[in-house]
Amino acid sequence: MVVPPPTMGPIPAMPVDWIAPLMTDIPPQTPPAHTPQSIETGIAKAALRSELRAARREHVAALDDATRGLLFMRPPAPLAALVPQGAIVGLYHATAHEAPAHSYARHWQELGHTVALPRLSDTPNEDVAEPVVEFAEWTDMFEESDLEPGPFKMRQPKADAAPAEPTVLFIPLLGFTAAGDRLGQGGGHYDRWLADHPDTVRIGMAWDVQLRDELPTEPHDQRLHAIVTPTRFYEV
Ligand SMILES: Nc1nc2c(c(=O)[nH]1)N(C=O)[C@@H](CNc1ccc(C(=O)N[C@@H](CCC(=O)O)C(=O)O)cc1)CN2
Ligand SMILES: Nc1ncnc2c1ncn2[C@@H]1O[C@H](COP(=O)(O)OP(=O)(O)OP(=O)(O)O)[C@@H](O)[C@H]1O
Repeated sequence: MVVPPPTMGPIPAMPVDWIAPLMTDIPPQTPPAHTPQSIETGIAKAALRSELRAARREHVAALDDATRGLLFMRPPAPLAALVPQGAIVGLYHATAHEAPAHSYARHWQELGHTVALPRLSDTPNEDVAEPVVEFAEWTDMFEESDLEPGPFKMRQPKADAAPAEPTVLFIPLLGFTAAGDRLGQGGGHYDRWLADHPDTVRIGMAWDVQLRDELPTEPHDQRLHAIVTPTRFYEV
């Protein structure tokens, strides 16, 4: 006996009047201000960070002390041109393998600029459990009496140092491209600060070995206007 295939009747109409009231209960979606990191990009950035940290460490270890002391002594002329009179210059208190920033700090101070360093507060950001970065004045570049130990084994301005918002910011890098893309420590500290201060002139300081043809980037990544190395000045 041949069983006829079941016939399908017309698809019943959606009970619109039943579903519509539910739909109106859903609040309108606003796009997130910051897109979460994709797993692939996060893994790629983490791998690059360890590769670049090793490259930086080996490069610095291969320099003799006398040479190291002579590098990053004075900004090259095209870089100095990016720092207008009256600029508040943000620098960093370099760790052993970062591009040294001490001579630049003295230089800008001698020219009459206010010099500021990052200071990490314990106040968590409203949506991320990370310390917030602010900048505060650094005046004693010789004795460092106005600095104290902060998170990540970094020295930072004491709590009573006056806040100072850089108009020109020098940023330590793990990696950079000639197009101004940068890779930092991964805390998002600079990315967040720069997103809130879009008019700041951003200058990366790095060793030549930190140059890459390309770096993974995300929409939140803040690009640099220029990068200075011991042998090159890249203006984007
Ligand atoms: N000198 C300096 N100051 C700085 C930074 C920096 O990169 N360098 N920052 C940049 O955002 C901010 C501090 N944020 C940081 C976030 C993460 C790590 C970090 O993961 N450090 C590694 C050691 C890295 C290394 O060996 O180079 C660690 O503690 O394991 C450091 C600083 C502000 N001040
Ligand atoms: N504007 C922002 N608001 C909230 N979170 C952010 C913002 N910018 C970056 N982040 C977060 O910070 C974390 C680190 O970002 P990323 O990996 O790009 O750091 P990075 O390139 O090493 O830069 P940084 O020097 O700023 O740490 C990521 O989880 C990222 O989602």
